[in-house]
Amino acid sequence: MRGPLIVSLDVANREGLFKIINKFPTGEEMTVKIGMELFYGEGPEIVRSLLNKGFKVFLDLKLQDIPNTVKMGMMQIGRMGVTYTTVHALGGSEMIAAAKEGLELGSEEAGVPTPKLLAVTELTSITEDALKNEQNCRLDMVDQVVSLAKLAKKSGADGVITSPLEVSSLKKQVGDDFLYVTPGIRPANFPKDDQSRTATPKQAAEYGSSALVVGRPIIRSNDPVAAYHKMLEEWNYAN
Ligand SMILES: O=C(O)c1cc(=O)[nH]c(=O)n1[C@@H]1O[C@H](COP(=O)(O)O)[C@@H](O)[C@H]1O
Repeated sequence: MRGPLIVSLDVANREGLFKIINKFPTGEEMTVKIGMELFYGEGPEIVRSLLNKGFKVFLDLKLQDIPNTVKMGMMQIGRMGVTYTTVHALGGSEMIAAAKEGLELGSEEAGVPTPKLLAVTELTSITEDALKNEQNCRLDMVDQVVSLAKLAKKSGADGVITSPLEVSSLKKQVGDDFLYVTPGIRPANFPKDDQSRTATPKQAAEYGSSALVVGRPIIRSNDPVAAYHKMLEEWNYAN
């Protein structure tokens, strides 16, 4: 079975959040992502509100700092009862291992399951050109993503965030026993916005993504529930 289609609730405050989620029927099993905009605006209480309503929560704060700072931050996240959280793989092996340790310590202390640690490889907004000319990376995008995913796996992450376009290479070179969570998802004929490495839900399923992350195509739709179900169906029923 495919993993979830995670709805990215990129809004500024709880009013904006509840305007969207109250449209969904109660009992709808959903994983939602809280990112820096809502978390910085409303604080950890917003995570608790969503957990209390029965949502699974992906808390995406993309930590990157020295290992001890990340470990202590992840201890706090580990206590909350979220299902997934993120670091930047570019923080390096020691930082990723420290993040994992912090999550384990925090979740154990609180008696909740340990969140899955996902390492962001190259953001889906980054083009091949920016990789070469701004990051001065010698590798092509796919090789760079594979290299960061190998580092993340070796350091104890449960998976990576990457675009669907790299997933088939990742599965071959990094293995099937790792999560490949992919944003940059756009329905056919939908604007890319600031994303550059994009695919449709069907293409992502064909490439082998483990889970999708979708924001604007759902939350900015006139009918977010219909947009969610349409994309979910495409994701679940692609071959
Ligand atoms: O970590 C992420 O979730 C993430 C990584 C990445 O490389 N690209 C990316 O778009 N995201 C997040 O995925 C969501 C995508 O939103 P939309 O472009 O509106 O579908 C946003 O919340 C981004 O912060």
